[in-house]
Amino acid sequence: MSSSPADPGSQILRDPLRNRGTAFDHSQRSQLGLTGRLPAAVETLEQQAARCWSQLQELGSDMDKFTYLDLLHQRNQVLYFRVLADHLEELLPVVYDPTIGQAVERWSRDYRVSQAAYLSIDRPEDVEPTLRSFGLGPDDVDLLVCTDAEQILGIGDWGVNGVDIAVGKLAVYTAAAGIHPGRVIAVSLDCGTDNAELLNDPAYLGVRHARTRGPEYDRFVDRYLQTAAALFPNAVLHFEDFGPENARRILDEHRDTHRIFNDDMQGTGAIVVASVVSALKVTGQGFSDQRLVVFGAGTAGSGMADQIVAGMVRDGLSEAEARQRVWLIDKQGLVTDDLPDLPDYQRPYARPADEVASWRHGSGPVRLLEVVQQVRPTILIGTSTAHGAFTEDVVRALCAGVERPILLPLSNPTERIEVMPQDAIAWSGGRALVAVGIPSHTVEHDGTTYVIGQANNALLYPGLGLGAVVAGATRITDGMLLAAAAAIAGQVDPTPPGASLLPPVRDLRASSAIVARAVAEAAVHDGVATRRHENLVQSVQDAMWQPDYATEE
Ligand SMILES: NC(=O)C1=CN([C@@H]2O[C@H](COP(=O)(O)OP(=O)(O)OC[C@H]3O[C@@H](n4cnc5c(N)ncnc54)[C@H](O)[C@@H]3O)[C@@H](O)[C@H]2O)C=CC1
Ligand SMILES: CC(=O)C(=O)O
Ligand SMILES: [Mg+2]
Repeated sequence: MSSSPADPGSQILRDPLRNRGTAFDHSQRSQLGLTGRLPAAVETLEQQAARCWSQLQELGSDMDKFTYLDLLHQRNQVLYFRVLADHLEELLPVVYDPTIGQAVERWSRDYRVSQAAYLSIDRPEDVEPTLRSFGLGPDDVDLLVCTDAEQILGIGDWGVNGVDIAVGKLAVYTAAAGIHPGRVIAVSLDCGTDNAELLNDPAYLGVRHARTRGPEYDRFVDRYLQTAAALFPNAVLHFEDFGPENARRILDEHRDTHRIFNDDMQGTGAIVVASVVSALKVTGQGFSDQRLVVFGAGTAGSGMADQIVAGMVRDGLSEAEARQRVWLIDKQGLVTDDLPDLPDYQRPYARPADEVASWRHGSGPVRLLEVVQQVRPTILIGTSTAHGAFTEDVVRALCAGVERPILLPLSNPTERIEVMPQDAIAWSGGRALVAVGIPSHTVEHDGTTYVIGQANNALLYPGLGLGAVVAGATRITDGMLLAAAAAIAGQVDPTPPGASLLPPVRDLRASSAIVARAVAEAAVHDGVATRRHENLVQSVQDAMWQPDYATEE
């Protein structure tokens, strides 16, 4: 099929930002060289969306639905986002967590079409031409989501396949917060992979060698960061699913000089703070009353420990007193100061080995159950990727220690979660205040219906990004993250029996607008806003792209 300049119609039908398919009316068809290139009927967006929805219903598996929607995304973005926005609750689990995990695993084999910037560590000189090749000017980009895919969700290292997480995160930004789909770029930072299965798969499409680490990696990431910031000076640079060592280091190095955001550390930390703020309305306690056990102290786990410690400090504790109220558990058991080679981010939380010597059974490490029995945590968080690690014994021990424990098994996707919500509710007799990373149905227990909030950063980062864009924020500050968390917690009343700790996904667009406003106000307060608005509520609404052909005229 030709798509030469002499055939502009084909080009339009292949441009997902301009294509309207059967919604082009006859005069548009004639102007655009599409006469006779579409069936006679002229449809409305609503008719097109209804057809898509009914086609989706015919498909059996979520992976088939993912593929269908991915093809639609590449064909017609207004229609794709209209279907998504109209059915966010049903489709978020398809285009995002948990189905995106399967899509990543199959990405090279299922490869269809490129939707991203592919930057290879072996060709750093291509970073700038690649980012320029999108033809976007300095004011044309709001957001870049990049991943090096070393720790995709809880499924590990997926090399270039991980690019789907960047595409998926961006789709959520648009569906949930109206970030314009033409003003974003998904970026794969392909640094190789240590996944032997991929390296030996003939279909694998990424750089085919082990991960490059050390100074060469740092130079490559730095080159990306500096180039993206220079070409798109107003864009938020979102980092997703890096390994624990790199995630924190990159953020710490650049957060004071760039508009950089690490979703797994900061976004997840903030959604956890929102969940805790909400749960504390039920227990009537403050942050400084909490004892926190984090099971799985990597990128997300250590990020949220830091944010809960910050909450305790705001509540009047000193930093040292706050850290005293935190226990980290990782693969080697409770993190204690006699363990060799503790990473930097765990060391400040290491407990004195003497303090816990009597907790041990025999000579092995101190395990989760003993920690729960000894510490009597008020909050137990799972970010370990260890499915089923919160056993019935653990949940019962948790409830033996406190009346209403906060229980957040956050690992994704479903096959990694520490405890399924129905088990958490049943084993705790409905006493645990539960939110989980994956979407969950309601749970019936003893005559009460429990609505399980989704403590996933997807409830937070779209509004955070929108607020940063509206304010023209030059940095993503702790104050902006805290404002986002408070704005989320402020949207729910968790006190009736069984009530959710978090707002429902179906209201995510409205919720994101509220978050964006709070974030933009915090940006002004923190002195990082470059734009001020007389009427911020209206400015946020105006900034939200609507999936509607009329707005694209
Ligand atoms: N709900 C949400 O919004 C988010 C959830 N997550 C989930 O959290 C999990 C961890 O993600 P990251 O922190 O990015 O990964 P990571 O690899 O940085 O951290 C995982 C940590 O768990 C430890 N671990 C592994 N097996 C363990 C076991 N059996 N017992 C105790 N510790 C164990 C690892 O040593 C590592 O320190 C993933 O499943 C991810 O999907 C991550 C970010 C956001
Ligand atoms: C939700 C998310 O960012 C993760 O699981 O990594
Ligand atoms: Mg992530």
